[in-house]
Amino acid sequence: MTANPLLSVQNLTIDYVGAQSDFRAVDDVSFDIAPGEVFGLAGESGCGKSTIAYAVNRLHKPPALIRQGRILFEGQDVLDLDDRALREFRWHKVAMVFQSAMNSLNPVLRVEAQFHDLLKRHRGYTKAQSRERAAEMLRLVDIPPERMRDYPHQFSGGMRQRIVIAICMALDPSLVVMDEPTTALDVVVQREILQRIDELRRSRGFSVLFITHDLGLMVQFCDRIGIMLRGKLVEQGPAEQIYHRPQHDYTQQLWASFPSLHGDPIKRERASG
Ligand SMILES: Nc1ncnc2c1ncn2[C@@H]1O[C@H](COP(=O)(O)OP(=O)(O)OP(=O)(O)O)[C@@H](O)[C@H]1O
Repeated sequence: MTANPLLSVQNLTIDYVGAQSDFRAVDDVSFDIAPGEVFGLAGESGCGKSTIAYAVNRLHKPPALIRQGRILFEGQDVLDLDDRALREFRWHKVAMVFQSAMNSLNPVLRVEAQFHDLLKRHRGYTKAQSRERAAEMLRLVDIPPERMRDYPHQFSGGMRQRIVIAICMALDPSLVVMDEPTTALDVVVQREILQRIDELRRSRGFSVLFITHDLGLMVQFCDRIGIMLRGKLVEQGPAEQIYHRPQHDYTQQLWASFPSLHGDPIKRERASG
């Protein structure tokens, strides 16, 4: 396990409780994420990746029930936080970007108002302070700051997703949970966005829990990868090792079913950055 991890998920077990029987979606899963590290969860649809992502942010709701385990963030169990501490934890400590995040922008509010909502609530910012912070964050994701006066429908899907990422970064979280953050976008835009996130990660030092179906992106973007199969984490290790020397039969099958990868652009740039 990692020395002084930012996040330590320990023996996490989550059931979806049904009238007749329970379904075990996450079965005794443990992994750590170090400060600044990108950890990826891979595995077939339905293996429990999103259930873990929601639980880490304590966004799981009935019928999901945590049967056992701990989710330690900076040593404190997220499952023990009271409402006030939870409000502080979300956004400040952990931010979440979903596949459909670009649709989570409020269609009737200008982008600047969406920044202000968050910054006023969490930091007590005035409109002028929020505008300044919004400009800084939009620049980071290559959106001209003057466009903060626009409404969400005036942007492309890729730009809206970048705006959501900028809003998520506005409070400087130490962990960003990304569940299929670019799946709805075309391949070129996906790559651009991940490249940007990777640059931001290096400059701002946050960690990422990254979930995707796309094993190519997974290998290129992650430092370490965990492979899930029917709720269990069957293998975890450095991305290179999981890709080149998988130990578990299922991991070998996953790669075998995936077209061979050419090059390693995100990692290459990271190494030279
Ligand atoms: N609200 C729910 N009630 C009952 N079962 C659920 C519920 N949500 C998810 N499940 C089941 O829990 C299992 C894990 O789902 P989860 O969404 O975590 O998987 P996943 O690996 O993220 O899949 P995908 O890659 O398709 O998003 C699945 O079998 C799913 O059908």
